[in-house]
Amino acid sequence: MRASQVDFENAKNQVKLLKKDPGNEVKLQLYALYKQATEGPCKMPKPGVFDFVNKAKWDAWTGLGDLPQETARQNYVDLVSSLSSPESPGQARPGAESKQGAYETLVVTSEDGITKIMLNRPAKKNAITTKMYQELMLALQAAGKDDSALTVLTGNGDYYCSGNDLTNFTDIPPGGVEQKAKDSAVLLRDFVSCFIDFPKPLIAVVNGPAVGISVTLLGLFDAVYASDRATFHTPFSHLGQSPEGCSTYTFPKIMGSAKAAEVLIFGKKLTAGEACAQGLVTQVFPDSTFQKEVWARLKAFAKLPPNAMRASKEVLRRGEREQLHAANAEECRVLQGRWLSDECANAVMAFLSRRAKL
Ligand SMILES: CCCC/C=C/CC(=O)SCCNC(=O)CCNC(=O)[C@H](O)C(C)(C)COP(=O)(O)OP(=O)(O)OC[C@H]1O[C@@H](n2cnc3c(N)ncnc32)[C@H](O)[C@@H]1OP(=O)(O)O
Repeated sequence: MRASQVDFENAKNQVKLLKKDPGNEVKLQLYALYKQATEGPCKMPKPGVFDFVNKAKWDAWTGLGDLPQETARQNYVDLVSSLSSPESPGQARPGAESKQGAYETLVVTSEDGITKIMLNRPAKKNAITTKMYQELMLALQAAGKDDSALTVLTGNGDYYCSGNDLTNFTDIPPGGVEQKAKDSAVLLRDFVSCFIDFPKPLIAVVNGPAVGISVTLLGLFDAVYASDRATFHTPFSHLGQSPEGCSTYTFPKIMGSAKAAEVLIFGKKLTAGEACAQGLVTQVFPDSTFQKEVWARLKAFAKLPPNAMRASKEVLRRGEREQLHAANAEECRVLQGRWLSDECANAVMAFLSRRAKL
């Protein structure tokens, strides 16, 4: 799954042959990844506020931060591959089957026995919108049933994921904020259940910093491989919120209750090395060789008998599934209340009005 210069050149040519306009958001991503792959991080001065087109391009490119050029090249190739429609197989990268089309916020590909689900909002650090929660549930349901041996979750751009998209809180339904909190608790419970019940090995390829729910969920994965650029941050108290993703069950089990409290209550940000020492991360790799080493390892895992891997996962998970669902339900119940608190409203407003960052 490592794109060569030839793959990159082919992808560049495929873009010109696309039969369907992929839309402005995707075109901006293609532009940004291409520039990052060929020139590295954006050093251009920020265009004026009324120079809409160049400002949008600049935003997309700078949104990739310090993403290594090799990773940008890989992501460009994956994105082009995902845009190739089934009617025009000549456009697809040999061997890479795209599950695209249905997804706006993800790039899903299957190759070498591995289904890769990539969060695809790099300009927003892959923050998870309501749409993305829904698409992730659909993608996981499909991956659980497809013929791949492993499923991988990763992020496009310089972040793995910046957690819940805080603008989700601004979309208030006619039933008001109480209804919003209730709907969000139902969505969260269903979303986390998909990870609890996922039937085959699920691996996180943590390509950069991870925040909030993208960290807590890691306790439900079977392996977590991280770049040494990754950090792990759960600033729930800072946001007037409380932990989710079954972390109230998995984190004390993984790292002990004292370390879990430091992370989940006091929002201590862990480096990749610390997260590995505490058992949340399986192995850390230097960012320069991260993609190459991890994908070589995953391809080897994917050759193992798939039914044996599913059976091993099931027997490991069976003993604690009930406790995980109970933890999920309780976390959602508490969070529903937190979302209605002044502490939470003030923290979200501060972020949205740019007064606060993590
Ligand atoms: C319904 C289920 C609910 C489940 C609940 C889950 C709880 C959580 O996940 S809590 C964690 C929530 N996440 C955060 O608090 C992170 C907020 N973001 C930040 O603090 C920073 O953006 C960053 C540290 C992640 C990155 O900082 P950096 O300076 O490098 O980049 P920015 O210029 O801030 O970001 C670029 C772009 O992306 C937007 N963005 C980033 N993260 C989020 C987010 N979580 N929600 C909404 N938008 C986000 C940021 O606003 C920028 O947008 P513009 O370019 O339009 O300004």
